[in-house]
Amino acid sequence: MEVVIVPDARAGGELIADAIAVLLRQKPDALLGVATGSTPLPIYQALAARVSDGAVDASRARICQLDEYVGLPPGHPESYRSVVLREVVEPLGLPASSFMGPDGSAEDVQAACEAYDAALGAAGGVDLQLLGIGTDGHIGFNEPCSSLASRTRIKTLTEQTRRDNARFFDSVDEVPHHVITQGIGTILDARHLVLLATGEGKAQAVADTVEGPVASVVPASALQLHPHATVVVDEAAASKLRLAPYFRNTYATKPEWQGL
Ligand SMILES: N[C@@H]1[C@@H](O)[C@H](O)[C@@H](COP(=O)(O)O)O[C@@H]1O
Repeated sequence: MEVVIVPDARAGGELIADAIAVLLRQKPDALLGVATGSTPLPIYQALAARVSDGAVDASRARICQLDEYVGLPPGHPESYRSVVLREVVEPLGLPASSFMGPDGSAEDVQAACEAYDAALGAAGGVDLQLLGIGTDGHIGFNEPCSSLASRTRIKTLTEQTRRDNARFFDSVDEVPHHVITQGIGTILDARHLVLLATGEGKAQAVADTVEGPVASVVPASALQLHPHATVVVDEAAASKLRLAPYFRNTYATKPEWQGL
């Protein structure tokens, strides 16, 4: 696992957008897994800026969703499908056909989950999966004690996550209890995992993820099992990392050609 400490969220967004630009040059039709929440927005803004000024050609990129609420009416503005279309697909100028996600309004949720895992496989697998992290260490919506081998499935949100996400709804009562999420095993299938965490509220979850044991009680710690995982953190989110001086030195002396 590589840990990169950046000054602030904007710098994290620029760094990761650069890595996506490199990927798209090597593989123009790369499948990019995207996360929701506030944290990755600087990545999407930086990438869209590169596309609009002609530095990056994302016209053949494909986008896939990490997770979804269950039971929101189709087209609900806070369904993750709507969020990804609004924050990623449209700003990049991509057609809706370039986008795939699980069907959170399906009557047979289990079948929708299996269909999504199959669709990811048929698409050739995810090339680069962006991740945020919940305050309880969740990735996607894999709450604490999710199986590290899990595939896409339905999960129940913790009250902490429902409260954290209530800011996107009129009240916490409107936050669904159930979600579909790529499983931790599904996420680990991606070729490159890039987790961005910013702000002091994520510092403990980041320390547990990077320096704690691999344990399902901290789902993001599963990144330690992946051969190419990058954790990008701002100073505040890095504030509880015991090995921060080592991470800083490693990145400062890294040959530029290695990229992320
Ligand atoms: N399912 C999403 C996660 O993918 C995201 O990482 C998390 C943190 O969101 P934020 O970046 O807004 O703190 O929120 C939700 O729970």
